[in-house]
Amino acid sequence: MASILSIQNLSKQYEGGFQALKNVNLDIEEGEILALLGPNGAGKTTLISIICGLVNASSGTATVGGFDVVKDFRQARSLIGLVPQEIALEPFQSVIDGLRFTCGLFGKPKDPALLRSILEKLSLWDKRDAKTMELSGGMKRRVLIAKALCHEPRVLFLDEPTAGVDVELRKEMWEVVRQLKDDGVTIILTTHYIDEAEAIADRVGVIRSGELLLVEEKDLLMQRMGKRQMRVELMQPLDVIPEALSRYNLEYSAEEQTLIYSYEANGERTGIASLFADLGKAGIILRDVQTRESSLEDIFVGLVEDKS
Ligand SMILES: Nc1ncnc2c1ncn2[C@@H]1O[C@H](COP(=O)(O)OP(=O)(O)OP(=O)(O)O)[C@@H](O)[C@H]1O
Repeated sequence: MASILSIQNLSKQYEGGFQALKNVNLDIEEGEILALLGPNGAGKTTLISIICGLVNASSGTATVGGFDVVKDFRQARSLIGLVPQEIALEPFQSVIDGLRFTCGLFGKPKDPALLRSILEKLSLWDKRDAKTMELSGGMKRRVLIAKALCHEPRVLFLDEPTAGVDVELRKEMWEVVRQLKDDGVTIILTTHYIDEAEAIADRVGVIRSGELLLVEEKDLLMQRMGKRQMRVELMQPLDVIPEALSRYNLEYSAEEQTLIYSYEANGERTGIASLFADLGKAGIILRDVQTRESSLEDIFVGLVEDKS
């Protein structure tokens, strides 16, 4: 599939010298959902803001649909919808008037059939004449999405779409996102919630201190999540791991006098029985054994924690 969004060597240094993005490279395919995971201050909003033309990059390029976000700003921007995290709506304005106003901002003719189809998709058609202040929190968030869709963007950015909302509303938002994907919209969402990325993303990107640490298919990450660890504490310290145990790719923690064996939790064979047999043959005596499951959360926390 073709890239709809291409980011090359993108860096951002804010005035005052703070380096918010460091040489980010990312290609996003048309029709995919990418979740950008990262702790506060990682650079997610900076990245989105550069692509949307709200912040200037210090170096590097970004193109949307082949249009450079700086040189071809208008064309690039016309392909992008942005749903901000904060709900900023005119309280006395009706839903439909809000949408008409947004169309005007993009210089789009008011197309009643289009507005109707957007509102129907977001289950807001019945509320078209309601003032925004009369809507529930979930409806307001859907109005923000409707406004972002008025100019029929091909790429939609959702900045923390479910920050601070209850479980039911989060699921409702996820359903909306899935429907948009079915309509062919490419979606990039930022989130702090790993379960959100698990629930809806095709790919997950992890960003920390301005660096994109990994971008991977969610299913592959889930396989990694399925890893388990067995920690075998030994009676005696070990100088070297015996050659006979090399096929288990064991790690050894001298501090804890512990051998660490990682294996696929869902694999057909865990290899534990043969490992025990081979440990016995090698004359290694065990003091204690523990198993633990590593989760996507572990992987994420391990990646983003500042090791400095
Ligand atoms: N205009 C600015 N001037 C200076 N520094 C800024 C500016 N905007 C953001 N930053 C800094 O850049 C870093 C990245 O901020 P950014 O908002 O992109 O992070 P984020 O990943 O979106 O965080 P959050 O999850 O909290 O929204 C932060 O340390 C922030 O303080």
